Amino acid sequence: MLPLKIESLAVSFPGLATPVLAIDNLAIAAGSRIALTGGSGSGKSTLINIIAGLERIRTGRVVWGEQNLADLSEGRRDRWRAANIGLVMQDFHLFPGLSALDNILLPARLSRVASADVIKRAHMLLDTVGLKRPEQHVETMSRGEMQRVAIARAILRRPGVIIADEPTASLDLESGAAVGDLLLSVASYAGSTLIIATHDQRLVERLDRRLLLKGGRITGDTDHKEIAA
Ligand SMILES: Nc1ncnc2c1ncn2[C@@H]1O[C@H](COP(=O)(O)OP(=O)(O)OP(=O)(O)O)[C@@H](O)[C@H]1O
Repeated sequence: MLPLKIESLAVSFPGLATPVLAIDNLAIAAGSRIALTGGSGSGKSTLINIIAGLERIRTGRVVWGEQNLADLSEGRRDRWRAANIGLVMQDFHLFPGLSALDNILLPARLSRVASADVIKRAHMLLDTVGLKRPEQHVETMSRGEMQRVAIARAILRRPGVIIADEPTASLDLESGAAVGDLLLSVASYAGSTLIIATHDQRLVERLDRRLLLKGGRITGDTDHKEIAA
């Protein structure tokens, strides 16, 4: 469970007159559940790439707990991410030719932390996400099943933070609701801070706080918990 603090963040790309992301101040409490919303091109994926440590930070501070990501070299950022962030990307980033189980275990194997306990947990997670065939190759799976493999892989190391980019996109209503259930239940079980970029209004309503991005700036910040209280 990690809190996030962003200060004076600006992300620019060559050839663009204004930054695609500009956030002066944002604090996210440890263990909270955040919906990141906004139209196409508003900066959601850019923000996710920054807070997940996938992009280098040139201007500003992005601090998870005590760690300012701007202070880390690329290699140290990769190791920090592997240990602290469970990432579910839009296109899953699964490896074809490998089974569901091997996909879940691959990052842990690359980080040399795939102990017997971790392998046991991978089997348990396959069961939790409702996948009955650990040896099935991922390229033969439906999108909903691939999504569940990606989620199981993201939470294998009990990350303090789970970040998902459009996790219900292109799923039917029922599968989308099931993926929402899964993310919410694993985050609350592990006490992880949960950040989901989504256009899915049903999913937004299930989260505690909604951040709205427009033109790379936060133009709305609504606390559903306060509204409900
Ligand atoms: N590498 C890049 N070079 C130049 N411009 C970029 C780059 N990456 C993103 N952008 C621009 O930054 C803006 C924000 O893009 P981003 O992908 O973060 O939006 P988004 O809110 O995730 O959109 P969508 O919902 O369509 O995925 C867009 O105008 C995009 O064209």
